[in-house]
Parts: sequence; C-alpha cells; structure tokens
Amino acid sequence: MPHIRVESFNFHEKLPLQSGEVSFLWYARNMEHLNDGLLGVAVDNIPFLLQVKPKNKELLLKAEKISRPSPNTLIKRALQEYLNITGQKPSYSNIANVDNVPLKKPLPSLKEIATFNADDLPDKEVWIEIGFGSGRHLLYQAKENQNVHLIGLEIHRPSLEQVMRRIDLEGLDNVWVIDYDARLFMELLPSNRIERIFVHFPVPWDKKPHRRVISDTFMNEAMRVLKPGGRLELRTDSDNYFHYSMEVFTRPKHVKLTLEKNSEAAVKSKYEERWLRYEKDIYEIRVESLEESEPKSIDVCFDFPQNIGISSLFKQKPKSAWIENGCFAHIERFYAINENDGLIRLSLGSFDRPEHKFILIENGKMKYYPHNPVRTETNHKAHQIILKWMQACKM
Ligand SMILES: C[S@@+](CC[C@H](N)C(=O)[O-])C[C@H]1O[C@@H](n2cnc3c(N)ncnc32)[C@H](O)[C@@H]1O
Repeated sequence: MPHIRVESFNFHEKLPLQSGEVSFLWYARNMEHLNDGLLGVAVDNIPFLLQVKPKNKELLLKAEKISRPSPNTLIKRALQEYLNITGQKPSYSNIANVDNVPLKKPLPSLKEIATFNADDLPDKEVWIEIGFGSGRHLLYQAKENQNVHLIGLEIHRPSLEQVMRRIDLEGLDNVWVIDYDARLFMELLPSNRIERIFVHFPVPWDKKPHRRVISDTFMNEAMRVLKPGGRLELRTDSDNYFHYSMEVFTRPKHVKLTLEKNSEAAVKSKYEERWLRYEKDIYEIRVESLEESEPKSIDVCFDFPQNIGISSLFKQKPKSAWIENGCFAHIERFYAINENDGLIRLSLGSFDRPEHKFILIENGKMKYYPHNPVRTETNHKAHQIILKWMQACKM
C-alpha cells in the first residue's frame, strides 16, 4: 500500500489548495488522539482521505481504509503532490515518481454498489448471474444476447477484476459487474423487472448453511423481482444442496419447477468442467415465477439535519453501539476540522454486511462520506437510529 514517512506535518495552515488534478481540502484532527488526523483530498475529482499517524517519532501518511480509492495511482499522486508542495524529503517512501503515469479510468462495466440505482438500467431484458467466478457463463451470455443487459454479482474481488478486464477487451457494453453480496442486492431491485437469474455451482456451505445464497428470504426476493414467466436457474453438483434447494423452492405457491439431471449447459463454467471431470452428477432446477408481485417502493433516504456542529455531537458521544430491530449503529471516532466542521467515523447496518463510513460535516451540512450506504432497508433503519441521537444532541 502506498505510503510515505515524514518528520513533521504542518500543512493545515495552507489549506485548501489545488495543484493540477490534486486538491487538498482540509485537515481533520482526531478529537481524542490529537496527533492523529485525516487529510481530505480529491484526485481527478475522486474524494478520499489520507491518514496522518505518528510512527516512531515520525509521521506516516497513507490512504485511510474506508475511503481508499482504486487504482493505487490516485493515492500515489496525492502523496507525491504533498511532497512536491511541501518540499519535504521523506525518510521512507514506496511511491515511485508517478507524475507522468496517466490516471487509469475505472472500467465502465464496474458499477459501484453505493451508487447503484435500478432506474439507470437500460430499457432491455435484464438477466442476473450470482457468483460468476471465472465469468465464462456471464461473458458467453453477454456475447450471445446483445439485446439483453446482464448484471454479474461476485464477492471475490480478484475474479471480478479479471472478468471486468475481459469485458473491456471484448468491447461488451451490455454487462455490469458488481462487488456485492447477491442476497442483499435483490433488495435494490423493483418488482417484476428481471427475466432470468442464474446461480451456477454456488458454494454448498454444508457446515455454515446461513452463508448459502439460496434461502427462503432469497427465494421470496428472487420471485418478487422476476417477471411472471421469468426464471431462476440453479445448477449444482452437490446432492445435499440440491435437496436443500428443492425444499426451499417448493415452499412458495405460484411457481413452476423443472428438474433435469446431467443436462448439457449452454457453456461449461469452470466449476462445471471440474465436476464433470470427477464424473459427478449435475442437477439443474428451474423455478419459474407465475404471478405478478406487489410493487415495492424503495423509500430509502439518507438525509441529515442541518446546523449541528461536530463539538455538540462529540459532547454526547455514545458509550456503546445501538442494536435495534436486527440492525446496529456504532459511532467510533470524531475528527474536527474546526469548531463546527468535522468527520465522524461509524459502522452501521446489518451484522452480516456492516458498512463502514464517515459522516462529513461541512458548512452546516452533513452527508455520508465518501458515499451514502447501500440503499437497503437495514441501512435505512440504522440511519434512523443515528438521526434520533443527533436530534437529542441538538436539544
Ligand atoms: C463455486 S464458485 C462458482 C463460480 C462459477 N459460477 C462457476 O460455475 O464456475 C461460487 C462463486 O460464488 C461467489 N459467491 C459466494 N457467495 C456469494 C454471494 N453471496 N454473492 C455473490 N457472489 C457470491 C464466490 O465468490 C465464488 O466465486
């Protein structure tokens, strides 16, 4: 991870300042550990934080974890520009001179979950693949069905990045890839919008069934988002997962099940190929939704009250996390830019998929930083808990 070590840090008097595509915005001091702080920067309009931390009588500057941008060139650029402006010689640096390295633009197929909005979907059929792994099936379907828009979900970042590069190389513009848990992603989709959902060779999680993709909650959400006539397709080599899924799939009414054993797939995924080499049976279950689902309004809002300063909030720092209705919110640290402005570091949402964020208070206004939490109901409930605390601080 790019970082530098310097003797001192007295940059804050100079802020804000801009140098080429790098903006240094403000410095926020940890209100409990005064030598520790966060430098707000933006490179090519991408905002993030550099952490300034004492280390062996020196100061370490590196990207702060929650807001860390990708690619690393952005961080290196900010650190390099800091050295250029201050004229400081670092006692240690692992950034080569990056002045002439062009900034890599994020590839267009990558959709950030924080800014995902189903209204942005093209006016086309939409197919979803959950856990696409090496991406063979996803790429095959995208190439064969240019009139369809595909969304691939994958939580293993290296697989996602590899597939993203293939999408770019092959010039496909009908695929989005998203690095997020498919089970929660369903919540962000409107009812009756999706034609097909593929779940091919999901991890069976025999010892930790709560981690399985298929569950009653997932099934209800999948049937809600599928159009009547749309279908969910599961392929698995696991007898156990097959029987378990059959139980889940047969619970709701108004679905049509089709079962096949060892049917030929349109394209063999990496896992399918492996299990065929081991001469395992492959089960396919197709679940067709037969009825229109109730519309779902995704009424999630992450607004904040105005004119509450960081000092008032710090005075009423909660002693522990709040846990309510299956969600939580935990206020962790306070950083002051001045008497009123500052940052609060917090975690919130569901226990399975907590979100780590900052709240930025600037000129009397508050917002989540660097982005809003994902627009799930659980995150919305956790946000309401934070609002209650803020209202109490105002009184
Ligand atoms: C056994 S691999 C199968 C990959 C691919 N479908 C194939 O057939 O070759 C399962 C994949 O699902 C991904 N995965 C597991 N749980 C997931 C979830 N909740 N949301 C999205 N992806 C998930 C894993 O990271 C892994 O890449």
